[in-house]
Amino acid sequence: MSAIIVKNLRRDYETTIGIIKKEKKIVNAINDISFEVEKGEIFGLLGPNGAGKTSTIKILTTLLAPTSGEALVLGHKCFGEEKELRKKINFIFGGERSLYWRLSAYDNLSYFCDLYQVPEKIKKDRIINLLEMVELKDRAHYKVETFSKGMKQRLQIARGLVNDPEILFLDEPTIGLDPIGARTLRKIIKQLSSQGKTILLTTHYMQEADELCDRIAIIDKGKLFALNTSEKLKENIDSSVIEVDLHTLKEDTLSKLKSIMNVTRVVANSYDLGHKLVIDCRNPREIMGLVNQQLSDNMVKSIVMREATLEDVYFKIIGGDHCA
Ligand SMILES: Nc1ncnc2c1ncn2[C@@H]1O[C@H](COP(=O)(O)OP(=O)(O)OP(=O)(O)O)[C@@H](O)[C@H]1O
Repeated sequence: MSAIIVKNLRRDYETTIGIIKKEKKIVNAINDISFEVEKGEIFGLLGPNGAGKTSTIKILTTLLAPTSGEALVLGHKCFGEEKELRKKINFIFGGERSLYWRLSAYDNLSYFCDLYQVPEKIKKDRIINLLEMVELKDRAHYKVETFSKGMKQRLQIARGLVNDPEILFLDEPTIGLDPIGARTLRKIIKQLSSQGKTILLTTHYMQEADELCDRIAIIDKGKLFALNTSEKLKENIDSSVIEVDLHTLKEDTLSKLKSIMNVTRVVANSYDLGHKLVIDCRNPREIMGLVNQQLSDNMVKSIVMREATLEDVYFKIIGGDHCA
């Protein structure tokens, strides 16, 4: 049985707008989403702000009731069987909430172990092992308020593991971390996965999703638009990219490029020192000659061909060309 089963899930929020004349408004955060996550998988939820990722995680971690549909985690209903489920899962929301800054790293973990009723005889070893895993053993008895953001994020991960959960939910785990801090955290996430833990995470960093996730779901406005491995998602958009850096860009160049057969999209961005064109296309080698021809009136700095990245897939899907 899959670790997570989501069927036709829907969540509406009721809010009021207006100051004097209050008006009720229904916000549809999740709109008929279905997917499954296998045991041991790292599963990524990608989507723009407001897509419904956090609401989905909140339902799966029993913090929010669905409006309709089904959400089963480890065979338990997320709404109705919360008590059994909570022992087997844990979650970490990005940022630095849920740690006690005046307590040491060790005392924080000890407190959370007590909340989860971790038996005394295994508690100490578990805390030491977790601190070692998140590279904070030498800081065990320092107060959290003296920690850097990266150290706090790593301690959050340890906090999320005190009950040895089968599934860990991570909402933007590397938000605000420097590249080295983020890399350390990704290493820890991979290590957890190799120990057999199932991980569902959200991220706005495409490279991170590409590196970490076995499968990726792309959602927008509460709907699921694509679900596959990163490789398949890239393959499915059946597109390569020609990137052009230019000193100058003539007005009619874009329409000329768009008229080339097998060019599916051209996006231009201007910078202080020039312009950049991203040309989505099929068979880039065959059309390179024509592209060069249409660019001949411009001052080209460089032109390169590359395969589509996950970011290209994301832009293609979220940018309007929805394709499942
Ligand atoms: N408590 C709430 N009351 C009303 N609307 C809400 C509430 N929580 C979320 N929403 C709305 O539901 C939609 C989905 O929000 P959600 O936080 O799930 O998105 P998200 O994908 O996690 O976004 P982000 O990447 O910004 O965290 C948004 O339109 C949001 O404004």
